[in-house]
Amino acid sequence: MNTAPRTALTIAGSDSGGGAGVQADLRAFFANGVHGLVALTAVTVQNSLGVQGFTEIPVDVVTAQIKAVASDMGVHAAKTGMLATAEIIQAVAKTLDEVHIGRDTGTPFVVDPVAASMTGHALLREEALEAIRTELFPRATLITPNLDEVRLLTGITVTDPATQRAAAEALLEFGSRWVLVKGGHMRDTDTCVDLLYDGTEPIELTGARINTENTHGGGDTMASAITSSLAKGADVPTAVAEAKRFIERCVAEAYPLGAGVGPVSPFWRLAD
Ligand SMILES: Nc1ncnc2c1ncn2[C@@H]1O[C@H](COP(=O)(O)OP(=O)(O)O)[C@@H](O)[C@H]1O
Ligand SMILES: Cc1ncc(COP(=O)(O)O)c(N)n1
Repeated sequence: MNTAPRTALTIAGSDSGGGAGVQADLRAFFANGVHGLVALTAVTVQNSLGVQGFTEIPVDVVTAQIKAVASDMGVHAAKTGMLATAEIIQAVAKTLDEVHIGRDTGTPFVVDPVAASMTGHALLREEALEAIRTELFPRATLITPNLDEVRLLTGITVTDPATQRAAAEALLEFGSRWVLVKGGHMRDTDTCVDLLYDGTEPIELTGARINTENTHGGGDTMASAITSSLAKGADVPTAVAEAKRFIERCVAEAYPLGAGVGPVSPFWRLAD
């Protein structure tokens, strides 16, 4: 008989364009050999040009999805993406405690604090960022903000290694075990440096900056690749290093689709 693979749970929104959200998460989980589980939080109406609107899933349906898969299939690691409202965030936090997922439980938990799409459309009601900070960060093994999210969360504008380091210090104060400050948005550099920090020695992950406009779903794909490695038992620095190599190739193989921004692509993994 075949044995069950490791599992990773995404708690996130749907992207009708298939490049970000749970669709990106499932692509990354699949490409990294883990079985993807889903607790859907919202349905966005979205294409390569942006987000036209979204409807959130009722809170009790969000939490019931988490309980259903955790009680039957087991979760080896989990991540959050778009969470839409403070109400959903509070309910997710309580449910994760009930099913023993989070930084002190042995089941790693990655929080990607998604606030807006790369096209600038809000994916989180305004008051909800505070709930991510207070309810989710203290439960997180790792948080993975991009530079826009860093600015919203800390007020720090990252422009160079010193401000990236200062941001990592400030974010760690919110209570996660590790912080990854992603450097994809520092566009005038020819490298992409992400900074990983747990309060001891900062770890710089450096990759080439690939010249493409098609980076839709990059953050979701990165966080899901990290979650996949954690689900397979890697420690945080190893998981982030593996994911960095993975996302670099996904950005290199990103394709145009629609009139706007195309998605990063994990398809190369299937051909290897
Ligand atoms: N042009 C690029 N070339 C190579 N790697 C990139 C590029 N843009 C982003 N990345 C990497 O993709 C990941 C997601 O990056 P980032 O753009 O910072 O966040 P988000 O997608 O959440 O806005 C990071 O690991 C970052 O270093
Ligand atoms: C449902 C959903 N979740 C997350 C993102 C962020 O992805 P990006 O920053 O690439 O727009 C998105 N656009 N849609």
